[in-house]
Amino acid sequence: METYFINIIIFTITITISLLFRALFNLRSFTSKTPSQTLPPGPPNFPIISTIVWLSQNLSELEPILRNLHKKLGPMVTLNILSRPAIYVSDRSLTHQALVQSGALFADRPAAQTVIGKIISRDRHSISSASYGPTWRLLRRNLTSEILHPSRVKSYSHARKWVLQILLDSFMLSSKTGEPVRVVDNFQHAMFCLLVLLCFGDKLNQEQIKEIETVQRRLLVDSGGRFNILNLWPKVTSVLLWKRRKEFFKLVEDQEKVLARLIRARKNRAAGNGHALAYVDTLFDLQLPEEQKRKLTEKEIISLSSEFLNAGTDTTSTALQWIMANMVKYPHVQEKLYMEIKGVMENRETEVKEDDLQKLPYLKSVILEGLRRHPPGHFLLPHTVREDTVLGGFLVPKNAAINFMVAEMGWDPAVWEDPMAFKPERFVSKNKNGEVEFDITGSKEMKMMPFGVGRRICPGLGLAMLHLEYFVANLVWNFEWKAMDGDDVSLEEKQEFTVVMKTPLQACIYPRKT
Ligand code: HEM
Repeated sequence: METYFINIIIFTITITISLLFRALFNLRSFTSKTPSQTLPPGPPNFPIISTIVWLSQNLSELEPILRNLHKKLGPMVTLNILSRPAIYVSDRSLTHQALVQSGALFADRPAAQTVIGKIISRDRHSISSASYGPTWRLLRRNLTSEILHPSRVKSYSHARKWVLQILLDSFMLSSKTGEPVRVVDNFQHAMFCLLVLLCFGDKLNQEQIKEIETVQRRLLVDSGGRFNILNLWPKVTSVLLWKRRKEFFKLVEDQEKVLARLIRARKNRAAGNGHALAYVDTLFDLQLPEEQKRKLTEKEIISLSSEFLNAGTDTTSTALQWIMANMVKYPHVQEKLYMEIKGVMENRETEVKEDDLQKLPYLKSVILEGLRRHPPGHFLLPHTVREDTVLGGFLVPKNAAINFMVAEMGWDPAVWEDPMAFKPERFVSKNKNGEVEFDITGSKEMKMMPFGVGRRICPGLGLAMLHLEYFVANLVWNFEWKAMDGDDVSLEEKQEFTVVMKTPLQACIYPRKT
């Protein structure tokens, strides 16, 4: 029955789209207003129909459409999604102007407009969804100073060593079978273990970690997938698709149960009993400045923990998979990296240590090239402005959503020669200590922005770079990675929570030292 209703909805949408889609794209809006009073150009707005058209696209379908619109209409275009305009910017210097030079003006987030978004962000009590103001500042500063500070990150090096060993053991076992290994699940699990330990402390076992991973992953994947339709005409779909709606709420409830159990255990533990500080510990006593200094509720702590896990796991494991895929595809890059590592390892056998990483400039170049060529997110999270603003001669109205095309900027042929090729050598410029000199924060000049730029730049940048450098170095040091016979390693992309490999990497791996 439910499938029947979905088919009716999809059928109606398809008919509407097919009748109007071409017309939408061939038309342009004409106006007598000056540019600074008008929105950036875009396909004309037919209120309900435009929303249906855009909501029924996922981001990977939207990206080529936007690319075409930018070619025709210029670096800023407007789509009309739900009740507000959504502006997309493809130009690097306009992005720098907005997010760096006018950072405070463009630092706000739009309120979630979809049913799913509203529930998941739990009334905007997460760093990524909070408005730009005292609560956001408190939550973000808490994360960066208490957990992502280099000294705290260093105190968790035993956790990285433990996870690395699990990864190496499992690859060693697989290598003995001689069969190619599908690596994505191992990478996702490894990153998840690390983030769970930072979030809930290091006394969890594999079973507990797996339980959290299961609920988080289902909610993450299905919210952007099969539950997405609940965002269309919520009053109608909540009746017609009541079973799916119920399933969504059950999943939210399951997630709350699993995370609440861990949060309570952490809260009730005796103080000062030798546990390393975890992210949830830092949340219990925070006082919300905008709400009479009240403490966070359990649901809000769940929201923040869930954000921490989601933000740091798929992004990093996706980047890791893309980088290793390029190691397999381009054996000369892998060999050059191996030789660099060999140069600093002397007679040591197994682990490339965290202190070794700064002596490996080519490794850093490989990671930067991986993030440029395959940024895990091809867009930022949506930004907004609190007052009408002008950018590039066009109006950005108060509360409009504005987003920036991350991948396009890293592939700009005006900056990068042969931009679609994988060439770590691009990042050769080094400082007097022999370290790669490249400003990934884009504060002076923006050439790529896999972590965003400006006030909302990813606070996990340092941790993510450490994870990528540490794991890539150790995977290449311990194993030789080769393509399966006759496999060219396809770099085709697919949009999930991040932009992943459409055909997940399968590699033959051979221990370097037997
Ligand atoms: C390769 C790994 C990662 C990539 C590519 C990445 C990328 C991004 C991007 C593009 C944004 C949006 C910036 C904007 O909207 O302007 C973001 C935001 C965020 N990221 Fe990351 N991220 C990564 C890893 C991490 C890690 C490890 C953590 C935490 C442990 C993290 C936590 C966050 C948070 C909390 C935000 C919201 C910031 C705000 O709104 O103020 N990320 N990240």
